[in-house]
Amino acid sequence: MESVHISQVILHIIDASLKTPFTTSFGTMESKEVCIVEVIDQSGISGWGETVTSNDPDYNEETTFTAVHTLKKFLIPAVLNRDITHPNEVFNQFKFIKRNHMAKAAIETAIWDVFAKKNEKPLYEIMGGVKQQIEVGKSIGIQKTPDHLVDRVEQFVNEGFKKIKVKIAPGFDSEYLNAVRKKFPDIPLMADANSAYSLKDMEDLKKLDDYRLIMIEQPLAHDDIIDHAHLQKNIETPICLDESVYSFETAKKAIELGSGRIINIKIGRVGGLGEAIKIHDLCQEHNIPVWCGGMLETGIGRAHNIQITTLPNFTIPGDTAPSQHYWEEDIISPEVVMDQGIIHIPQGTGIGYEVDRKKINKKLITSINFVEEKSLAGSF
Ligand SMILES: O=C(O)CCC(=O)C1=CC=C[C@@H](O)[C@@H]1C(=O)O
Ligand SMILES: [Mg+2]
Repeated sequence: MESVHISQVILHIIDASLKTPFTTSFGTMESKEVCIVEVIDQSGISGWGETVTSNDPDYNEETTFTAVHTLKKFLIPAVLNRDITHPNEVFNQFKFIKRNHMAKAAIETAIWDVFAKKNEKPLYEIMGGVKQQIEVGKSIGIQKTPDHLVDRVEQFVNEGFKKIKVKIAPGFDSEYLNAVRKKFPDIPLMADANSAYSLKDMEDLKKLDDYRLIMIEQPLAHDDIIDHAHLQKNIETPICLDESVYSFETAKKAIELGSGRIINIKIGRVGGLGEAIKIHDLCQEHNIPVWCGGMLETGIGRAHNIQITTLPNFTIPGDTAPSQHYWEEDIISPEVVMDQGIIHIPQGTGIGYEVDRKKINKKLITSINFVEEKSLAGSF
C-alpha cells in the first residue's frame, strides 16, 4: 500500500441545523457547529473527517471549540508534512495528548479516507469489512407524551427501520415504554438513558425487564463501569455501554468486570477508526456484539459509520439513519439513503460519497488553512 504525505489541512467550520430538535436526558440539540477536517495528500487527493462534538460539553468533556483548538495547536502539527505509512499509526502518534478523542478522530478518520482513496480502495476494504449492505436503526429523542412517542415509532417502523431506540429518563420511562410495547409488542426495541439513573433507582431499572428490551444503553454515570456491573447482575435486560467505553482499555476493563453485554462503538468517542477496530476485535473475541452509535453526524461522519459497520461483529443495526432524517440538505452527494431498513455500501474509493464543497460553503462560518508550521502560529 502507498503511504500518504499530508501537505495541507483545511478546517471548514460549519453551522449545522437539525431538521428536528433532538432531546435526550441531558438536553435538546437544535443545531451545532461542526468542524469538517480536510486533509490533502501531496498527490492532491483530499480525505474527510468531522468532529462529532456539540457546542456544549454535555455528552463528554469536549466541545467543537475545544476540538478546533486541539486540532490547530497539537494534532495538525503532529501530521502535517509527515509521511504516514498506514492510518493505523496515527492514534499512537497522538498519544502525547490526553483524551480529546473527538478531535483526534476528526483528523484520524480523514487520514483513513485519503489513504484508501490514494490506494484506490473503498475504506471498508482497508478496514477488513465483509458486508455489501447494512441494517439500519433509528434513534428517537424524548417526546412530550407517550402518544407522541408511539406516533414517531409508528412512522419509523413503517419506514422499515430494523431497530428502534428510544431515549428515556426518570419520569419518561415505564409509561412511554409501556405505550410503545402495547402498540408494537414484537419490534426490536431498546432504550438509551444517557446516564440519567443511579443505583438508587434499582427498583425502576428492574421494571425495564417488563418491556423485553434488546438492551438498555448507558443507564448509569457516563464514566462508570463498576455500578453498571452491579446493575447487570440485578437485571435481565442486557446493558449496552456507550459513554463509559472511551478506549480499548476501558472496553477491556468493562468486559472483564461484566459491566455490560453489548458495546455501542462511536468512532469519535474512542478516538478514531484504528481504536474502534481494536475494540471491535476485542469484543468479537469475547462474544460481545457491537453496533455503531450515531452522534447526529453530517454525511461525512455518517459515511465513516456506514463503512465501519461492514466489520463482522457489528451484528446489531446502528444509529445510521439516512441524511434526510437530520438535514434539509446534507454536505455529501449522493446523500445517504435507505431501502426498507437497508443501506447499500457505496463502492467508490474511501468513504464512498463525494463531499459537496458548494453545500459546505452554504453553511460555512469560517475556514482555517494549514500548509506549513508557521501557519499554526496565532493565539487560540
Ligand atoms: O445520530 C443518531 O441518530 C443517534 C443520536 C443519539 O442517539 C445520540 C447522539 C448524541 C449523544 C446522545 O444523545 C445519543 C447517544 O447517546 O447515542
Ligand atoms: Mg447513547
